[in-house]
Amino acid sequence: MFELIITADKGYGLFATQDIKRGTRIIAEEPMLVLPSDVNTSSLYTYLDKLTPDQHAQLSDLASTKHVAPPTLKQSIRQRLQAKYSGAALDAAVEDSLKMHCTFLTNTVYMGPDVCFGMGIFLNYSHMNHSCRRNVHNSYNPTIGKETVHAIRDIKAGDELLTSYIHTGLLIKEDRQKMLAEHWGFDCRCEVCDGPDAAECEQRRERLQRIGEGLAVYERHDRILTNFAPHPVPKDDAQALAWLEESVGLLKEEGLAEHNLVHAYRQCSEYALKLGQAAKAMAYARKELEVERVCLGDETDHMEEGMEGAKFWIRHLEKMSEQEAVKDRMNQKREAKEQKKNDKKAAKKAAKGKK
Ligand SMILES: C[S@@+](CC[C@H](N)C(=O)[O-])C[C@H]1O[C@@H](n2cnc3c(N)ncnc32)[C@H](O)[C@@H]1O
Repeated sequence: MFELIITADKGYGLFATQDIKRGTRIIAEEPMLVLPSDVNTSSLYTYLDKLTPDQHAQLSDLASTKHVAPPTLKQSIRQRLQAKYSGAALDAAVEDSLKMHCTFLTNTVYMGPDVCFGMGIFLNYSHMNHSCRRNVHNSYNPTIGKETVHAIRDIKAGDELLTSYIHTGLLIKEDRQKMLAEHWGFDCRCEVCDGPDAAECEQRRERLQRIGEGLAVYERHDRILTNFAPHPVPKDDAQALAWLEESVGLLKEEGLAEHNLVHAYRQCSEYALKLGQAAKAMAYARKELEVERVCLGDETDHMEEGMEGAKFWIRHLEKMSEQEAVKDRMNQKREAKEQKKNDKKAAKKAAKGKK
């Protein structure tokens, strides 16, 4: 469905070779290399020294942005290699080790929530460039042991497949640019940052950020925090739900029909439930499931084990509505019994009166 093409200004990138429908699984690949989540620049060499020649060759094909390496790295690599090499061989070994370090820092993908499955490098996915309005969603799927990439909207043949390197919620341009420059060494010129609608995009993302901040304060249930919050906070559950419904609209306008939208639908569902609107809660849960399937596909057993994911939430709502139905039936029975008793009493009274 895609090919690797050299671009004018971003190095290599992946481009669609055919029209790709929303929800299509474009990539499912195992990592070529996995390192533990606690590896840092000083312990990384112990892993890089153990690379097989094949892995070394594969890593050499990936982008290596010098910018991402800490300034002291070259010096520490040289000190480490001095015991083994000297002269020109030392210079070459230092350059190679530095390149491998930078390749790793440029291309690692965090696998699983809190990087619980480690940091992986992938033959295909690692060639994908960034956009602040991505057209694919990537995630590591422990049920199948693969990194998957799905189209989150229809993609035309010839379009570049673009992911987002930033997973930390919705950020305004300044914060996004700072992160991208610091970690990946480039100035983002995507349509959201630099396109003709950039100003409107920024307004939407600012509003989304405000909503997120307001809700975070609201959910702490702390009067002092609420009173001193720098921005408005919803006054009750109904307003919280209204704000979340607004954020669903904004996310769709921004083309962010991915994990942010999944999360927003879940929050809508939870608030609707709190407000006693069971049908609305279920409708939002079903929307969550639809977007989750687009982003992840159907193999989401791992999420159900952790009592998360839309399928778990739907089952939970169904159980609750079953319990409510049982409660309703019991209440109806009790009320009918009481009614009968009262009718009997009234009839007796009426009979006495007649006598
Ligand atoms: C994971 S690699 C992506 C693939 C890379 N272009 C290649 O040649 O294999 C990340 C690097 O690609 C480049 N890159 C990714 N997205 C970019 C963008 N939107 N604009 C400019 N450069 C980008 C940056 O150099 C970044 O450090």
